[in-house]
Order: sequence, then structure tokens, then C-alpha cells
Amino acid sequence: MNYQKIITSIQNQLSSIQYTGKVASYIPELETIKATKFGMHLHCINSGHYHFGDNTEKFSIQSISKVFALTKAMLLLGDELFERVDVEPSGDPFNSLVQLEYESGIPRNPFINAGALVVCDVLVSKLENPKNDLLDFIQKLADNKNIAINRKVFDSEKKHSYRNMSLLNLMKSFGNIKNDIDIVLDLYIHLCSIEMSCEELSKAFMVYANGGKLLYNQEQIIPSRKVKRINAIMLTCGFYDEAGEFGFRVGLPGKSGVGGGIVALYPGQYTVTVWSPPLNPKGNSELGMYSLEQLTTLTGLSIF
Ligand SMILES: NC(=O)CC[C@H](N)C(=O)O
Repeated sequence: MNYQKIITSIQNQLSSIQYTGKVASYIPELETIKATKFGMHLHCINSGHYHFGDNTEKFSIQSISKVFALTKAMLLLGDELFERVDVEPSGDPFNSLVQLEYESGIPRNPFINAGALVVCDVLVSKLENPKNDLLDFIQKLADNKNIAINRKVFDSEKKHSYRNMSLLNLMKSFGNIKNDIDIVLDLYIHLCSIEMSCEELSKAFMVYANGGKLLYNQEQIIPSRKVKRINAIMLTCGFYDEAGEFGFRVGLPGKSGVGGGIVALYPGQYTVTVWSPPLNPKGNSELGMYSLEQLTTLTGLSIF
């Protein structure tokens, strides 16, 4: 397979495509990022790296961090975790409140905000230093100590957390948040404000493409059964109310964030990260989705 040729063809197509998406503005600091940024980094298990554009520039990973948080919670807890958060697609926007009211405060899945907030509540209960432990965990997955939060993004989101506060209050009223809501929110925003590049995310997600083993030393750090489950949740819930469309067009498990990043993976083959800040109306990177659709079409390598 000539990956280089395919990646170059995607790069060439992008230069002539006009985007219609908008950079996220409800977290004001995210709006300061140039809309024309674009990076792509493909990391193949057996045949190396292919990339272009701003693939080494760090950006706000936002909801991509929900995968790391879920993984850590699944390592700490057994199936009882899924009594507090379900594993069904929500079909609603990522920050929606409506289902929680008639589903007794149990979020549909761990990749919408409500679900990730419950996961953060679990992490606060189980870990003495959840912020440090999570950062250590991500640094280990990425084999890179140079991963940290962006303080400006953290402060900016903290000041505009009306929705997430509402979600926490509603779930607390149903008894599904055990800790102080300010502490849970603080951890959640901390994770969302972590910065990583496409290259770093492709490396960190390799564990999900490699059956739970770190590719760089083959250490099994996540049991393969749990990796199977995490990949399944990425496939069905990784793109909020656009999970069906992502499966239809791209055909890979993955996760997006409102910083414009998308990570996707093909178990046993590769991980790929794209970054383009303008988002479509569902909150997913418009050109990111387009590029990934081209990748799986031109390589013929999707899980379908
Ligand atoms: N979809 C996202 O990336 C949302 C994350 C963002 N920090 C929020 O809570 O709204």
C-alpha cells in the first residue's frame, strides 16, 4: 500500500475545499485558534508514519480526553461502572440535558458530557490525586512527559461551565454524583484542557489498536477485553449525534473534540489523528471527517 501517495492526495484535495464549519466559541479561548490550521498523522503498526501540515502542533484535545478517563475508570472498577453510565448512543448533542431527566440521572454513554462527568466522579472517589494520575497515565500511553494542560483554556472553560454545572446538579439530584460538584467539574475541565499534537495522539491511541499493549514496549496495560469494549463505545458513541454518520462515511472507531481533533483507529493496523478547528453543526471537525473518509476510501481499510 502506498500510504504516502494517499496522504499526499488527501493533502492536495484539502487545498481546494472550502469549509463551512465554525470554530467553537462557547469556550472563548478556543476561538482564538486559526481556522486554517490542519494536521494529519497516520501511524501504522507495521509500516511507519505518514503526515502533513500542523501535525506536530499541540491543540486542545477536549472530549478526546473522555477516552482516557473511561479507560482509567474501567481499570479501577468492574462492571458496576456501567450501572452508573450506560453504553448506548444518545442521538442527542454532547451537552444535552433532556435524557437525564427521564432516565433517572443515568447518562446514555461515557462519551457525552454527562457520562464523562460521572466517570470523573468515579475517578475522584477512587484516586487520591486524580489530575496527576490521569496525566501520568496519558504520558505513559504517549511515552512522552511533555504533555500538560493549557491554563488559558482551563480558565476560559471554567468561567463558561453553565451546561456542565447543570448536568452535574441534575445528576446529583438523582444520587449519581457522589462528590462535591466543584471538584468533579475541576477534574473534567482539567482533562478537556490537555494539549496534544496529532502525532502525540496517534501514539497515545495506539494501545487501542494494539489489543491493550503499548506498541513501544509491548507491555499489556489494558486487558484486551476492556480494549474491545472501549473501541465498541468509540464506534457507537464517539461522535455524539453523528456517530451513525461517522460510521457510515469513515467506518472506524474514534473520538472527536470541540478543539477540532479527531482520533480514529483500525485495530491491528493503524491509528490516525486529524486536526482542523472548524466544526460542523454537530460539533465534529468538518474537514477532519472529510479527510478520514478519504483515507478509508482510498486505502480500502475500514473495519467494514
Ligand atoms: N465535545 C467536546 O469536546 C466538549 C468538551 C467541552 N470541554 C465541554 O464540556 O463542552
